[in-house]
Amino acid sequence: MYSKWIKEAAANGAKMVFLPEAYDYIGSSLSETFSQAECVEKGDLMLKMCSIAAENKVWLSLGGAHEKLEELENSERQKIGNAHILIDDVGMIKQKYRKIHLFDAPVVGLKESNWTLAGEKLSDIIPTPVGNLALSICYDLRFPHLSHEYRKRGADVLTFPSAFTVPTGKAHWHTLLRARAIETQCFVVAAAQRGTHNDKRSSYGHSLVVGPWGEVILAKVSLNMNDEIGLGYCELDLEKLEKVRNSMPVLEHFRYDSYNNN
Ligand SMILES: O=C(O)CNC(=O)[C@H](CS)NC(=O)CCC(=O)C(=O)O
Repeated sequence: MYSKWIKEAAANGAKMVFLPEAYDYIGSSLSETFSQAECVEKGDLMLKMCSIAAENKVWLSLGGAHEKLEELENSERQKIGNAHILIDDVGMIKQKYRKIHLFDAPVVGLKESNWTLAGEKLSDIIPTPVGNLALSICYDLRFPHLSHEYRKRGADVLTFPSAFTVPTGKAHWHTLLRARAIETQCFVVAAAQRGTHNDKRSSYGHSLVVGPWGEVILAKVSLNMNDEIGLGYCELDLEKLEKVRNSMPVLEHFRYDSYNNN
């Protein structure tokens, strides 16, 4: 299904295409979620995505794949990873980041740790045609320390591919994304699932790109839950980063020393 969109985006000049969390599927039961999971390095879907990237000479951010974990011991076999994969324009996997913060949230009755094993490591910062990129996933958005750490390590673009729930999205989505952009002075790219997936799950939508001054530079609104999926385009003007960072050098003002004093 994605090949049509990616082809169209590349034909229109896109250097990178960002897909949301759970870009592969959203299961309607745990057994469905487990049975469709694939190993990232050798799964059929991932191989297909790598060739789509190469054929169209475009980078892909696959915001979240349900990852079969073959290396797990028997006791943990029933868990999968939630992995954000970055593929370059010749079809090589450049980075795999496993979501470190799992969405265990009584407020919406979801407990991601029931089926997911949390990642252990942060993403590397990867140089790409749209800037130095750091990978995160969805609920990671709520942990500013992670974004701050990525900025410190040299990130220019933070990515939060998501499948946000409708109530938490309505209350927090735009504010959180804009806050992460403002405080890190990075671009924030957030491709979002939208609409009804099954009788238990719907997602808020509202894919967004935010600039380093906090301005929304692309919004794909989908308040109407029957909205069609689609592409949104924007350019990341990397010169803007330097301007914003020089005009208010917050990173230099950080008082790590005070935090460690008591
Ligand atoms: O389950 C899958 O197949 C894919 N994963 C997700 O949809 C995840 C875990 S349930 N969703 C979130 O993290 C939403 C966070 C959120 O909504 C918030 O922080 O408010």
